[in-house]
Amino acid sequence: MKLIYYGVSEEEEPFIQRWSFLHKIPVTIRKEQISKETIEYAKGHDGICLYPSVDMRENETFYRMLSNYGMKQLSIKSTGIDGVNLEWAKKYHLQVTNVPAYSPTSVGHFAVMAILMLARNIPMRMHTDDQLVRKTAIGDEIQDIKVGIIGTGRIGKVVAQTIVAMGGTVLAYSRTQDKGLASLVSYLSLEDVVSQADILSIHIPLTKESVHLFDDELFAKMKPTAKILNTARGKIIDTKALIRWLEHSEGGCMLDTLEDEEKYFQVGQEQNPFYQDLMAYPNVFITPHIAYYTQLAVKEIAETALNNARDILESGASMNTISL
Ligand SMILES: NC(=O)c1ccc[n+]([C@@H]2O[C@H](COP(=O)([O-])OP(=O)(O)OC[C@H]3O[C@@H](n4cnc5c(N)ncnc54)[C@H](O)[C@@H]3O)[C@@H](O)[C@H]2O)c1
Ligand SMILES: O=C(O)[C@H](O)[C@H](O)COP(=O)(O)O
Repeated sequence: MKLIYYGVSEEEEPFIQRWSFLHKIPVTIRKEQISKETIEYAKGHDGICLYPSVDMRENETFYRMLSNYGMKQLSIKSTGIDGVNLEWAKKYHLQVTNVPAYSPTSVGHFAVMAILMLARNIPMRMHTDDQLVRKTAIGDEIQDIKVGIIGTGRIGKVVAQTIVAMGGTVLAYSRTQDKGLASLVSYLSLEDVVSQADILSIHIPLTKESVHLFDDELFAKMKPTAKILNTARGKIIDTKALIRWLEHSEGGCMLDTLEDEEKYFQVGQEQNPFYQDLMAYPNVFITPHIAYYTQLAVKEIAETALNNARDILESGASMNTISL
């Protein structure tokens, strides 16, 4: 068996090499994302691990070519699977796997950090005028605000539990409610959470139903002083609606994921028109999809993605297979 792993960063490489050594399975490491130019490197391999590139999101050809190369699976090295076309994967008999729970605390604790920054009005643009900072940065303590959590799955649950442990009040909206959380948080309708929360934190996957869930109508329900945090997927927020809301509210936002960010992963988000538009506002803080980025998470992602590929090639199944 021989695997290929696309889009490998410097930090991931040692974990992949160690896995390859321990399991005695050769893994070709490619720094490039899979693209029209790099897909040919997959020839001669039995299995593949990757993060879906924009090319791959939009072209059925990729799925057909990988199938022609003899691939039986697509191991996606992330939790979100919004970049994969499951119908095309099924058509070309490619089993898709993801890494569902590499470390919910990596994103969960990042979100808690961001919620605290938003609560304390940490200036989004640093400047040296102490007096001005004092005037604008007076904040609230966590026990005095309501945090609204959208999606209480693995990550949202960590956020909810931590905020409650710190003395905060959590309002939650989630398709699947967590029984263990029911005594700690108030489950409400989406509209009630959005209209009552001082800070909203999004933790749902990007699906057909959640594209632009936060639109003009939902923003209009938010408190004019509310803040919104998105560590899930950029497209869950209609960025143009967010900007319209920022224009007339006193609110703010922290975004770890941007609309269309995939198109600019290689060249930098400075090229992303949504980034450019958002940066005109002083109360916007953007981080480059790093909520997950810890040593533990990077190790878990690499090892699980490789295990998923190996399991399918060895036994025809993986515990992390996504069904259509
Ligand atoms: N920024 C990052 O670095 C990073 C890292 C990992 C994951 N993520 C994103 O976070 C998302 C959540 O991850 P998770 O592990 O908590 O997922 P999860 O599947 O464990 O939880 C998702 C929760 O959202 C609920 N849900 C799904 N669709 C919904 C909808 N339309 N309305 C209301 N509730 C809905 C589900 O019932 C579930 O409770 C991932 O899909 C991924 O996109 C981001
Ligand atoms: O490989 C990566 O870059 C990460 O797995 C990825 O960015 C995290 O993806 P997520 O878990 O947010 O779906």
